Amino acid sequence: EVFTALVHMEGLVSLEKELLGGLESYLELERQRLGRVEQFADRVRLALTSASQDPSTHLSDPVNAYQLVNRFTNGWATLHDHVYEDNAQGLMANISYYNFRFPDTEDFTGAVTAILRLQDTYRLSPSLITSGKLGTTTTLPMTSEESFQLAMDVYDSKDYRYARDWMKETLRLLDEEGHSSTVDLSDVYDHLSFAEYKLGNLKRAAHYTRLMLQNDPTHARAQRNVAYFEELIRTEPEKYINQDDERGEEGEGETAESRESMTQYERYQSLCRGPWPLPKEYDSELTCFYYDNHRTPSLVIRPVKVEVVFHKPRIFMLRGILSEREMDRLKELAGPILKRATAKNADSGKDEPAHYRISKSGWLSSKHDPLGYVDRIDRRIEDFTGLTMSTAEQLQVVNYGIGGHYEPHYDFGTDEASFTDGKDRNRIATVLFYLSDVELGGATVFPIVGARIQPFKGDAAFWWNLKKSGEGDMLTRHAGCPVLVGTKWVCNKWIHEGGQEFRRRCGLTPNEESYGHSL
Ligand SMILES: O=C(O)CCC(=O)C(=O)O
Ligand SMILES: [Fe+2]
Repeated sequence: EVFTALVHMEGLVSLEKELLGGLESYLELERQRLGRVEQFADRVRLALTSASQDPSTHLSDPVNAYQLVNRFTNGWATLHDHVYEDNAQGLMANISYYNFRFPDTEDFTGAVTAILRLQDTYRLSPSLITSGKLGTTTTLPMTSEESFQLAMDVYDSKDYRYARDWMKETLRLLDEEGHSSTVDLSDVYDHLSFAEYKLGNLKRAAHYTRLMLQNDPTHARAQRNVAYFEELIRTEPEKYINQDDERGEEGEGETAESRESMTQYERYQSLCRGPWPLPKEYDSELTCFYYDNHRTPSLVIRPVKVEVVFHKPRIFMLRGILSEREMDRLKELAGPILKRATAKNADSGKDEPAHYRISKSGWLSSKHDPLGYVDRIDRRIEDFTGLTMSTAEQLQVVNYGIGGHYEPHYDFGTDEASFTDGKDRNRIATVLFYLSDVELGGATVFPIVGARIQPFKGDAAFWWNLKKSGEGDMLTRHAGCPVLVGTKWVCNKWIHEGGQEFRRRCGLTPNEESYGHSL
């Protein structure tokens, strides 16, 4: 599939350019073909204007007589050749040749799910989405067909609330476009009515079915349905009339109090939309400094610009830690090895694509990189953290897909077996490099504590995953918010406990905080 990494969708643009080239030549050949047929028709029309007035005078001229005979033997009799001239075969052969590179239904459903995720997380109206005015790039507004195809995919997945939103948006677009569309109005009313029925809004279901009947009075099922809905409304109103029927559809706005009652997932989404206000005194404790980690030679020459952006857990931003050239190199090296993240299905035990993580990633070792960029970055991490990289994981480069996200998680292993045995043990700290800016969305958020980091190309975030006791710091739960507009590239370096014994002293009590003020 391609939808899980935008960089893998770039190939589709050149593919489509190729296909359009084929389509243009087909159209040109067809225009020429029709031109020839049209020319013949013009000629016949002209001749007939004079001939049909007075055929006998017309035919008294031998040239006219010759032309008439000629039109039959060389015109009508051979018209077949022009009408059936086959330009389609070449076109279709070209398309089938490239067919294997086409996105498939999984991609389509992935793209639809992405749109819904963005709509949900960022509280976007369908009309804003179809307007194509989310970002600053030029985008064609969505057509009623595109909106309907999205609505149908949602409808087929039985998500009736969103199906309703998108059927209604399709109606709005049909009305706005005001010209013919391949979308059948009755079809939209039909699905909209069923969605309302499933949502328990019988009055609305009946309303849309009546509109369907206005459009198509002989539709037998619609007639029966109207009668059925009316019967239910009359006989069992308390059971069938949802309060929604009486109320508006819009959800309530977000208030400070409503944050309290939010589910964890809602808190995460709310944080993705914007930072939570922090207490005033908080700001004064945020600091920034140049850091050379006890006069580490490379850092004396070029100290790291550090900002403390959060206290508990302490989150450090290392500004401008990677150069443009290094970031280009990381993306270039990772491009060919990017693979979709998978997770074990608890029931089947099989690896399956993980829906909670829409991205592709690849691991870079210095073996991939004869030019030494990977080694140099490793050494820099070792310099500013003072931690050994000998037990760290390789650099993991990640490219997000359409609406790509990574739901709240811990970087450290929470189950006993996964990280706590073996000599490398658990992930003591994370360095998260941002290899791109993101135009809208795509923040890294810490939903338990309300911290939010907007990606800036070249920066890295650093935090300790473990407390001094080696216990996981439960406040470090974090997530990558859905990318609304832009491309998001990040790169993880996970540093392990093994080998740090003389570099970082562990704590003596279970609840000692994480490691320190400077990194
Ligand atoms: O992309 C992000 O902002 C977070 C990524 C992350 O947490 C991870 O890859 O473990
Ligand atoms: Fe993470």
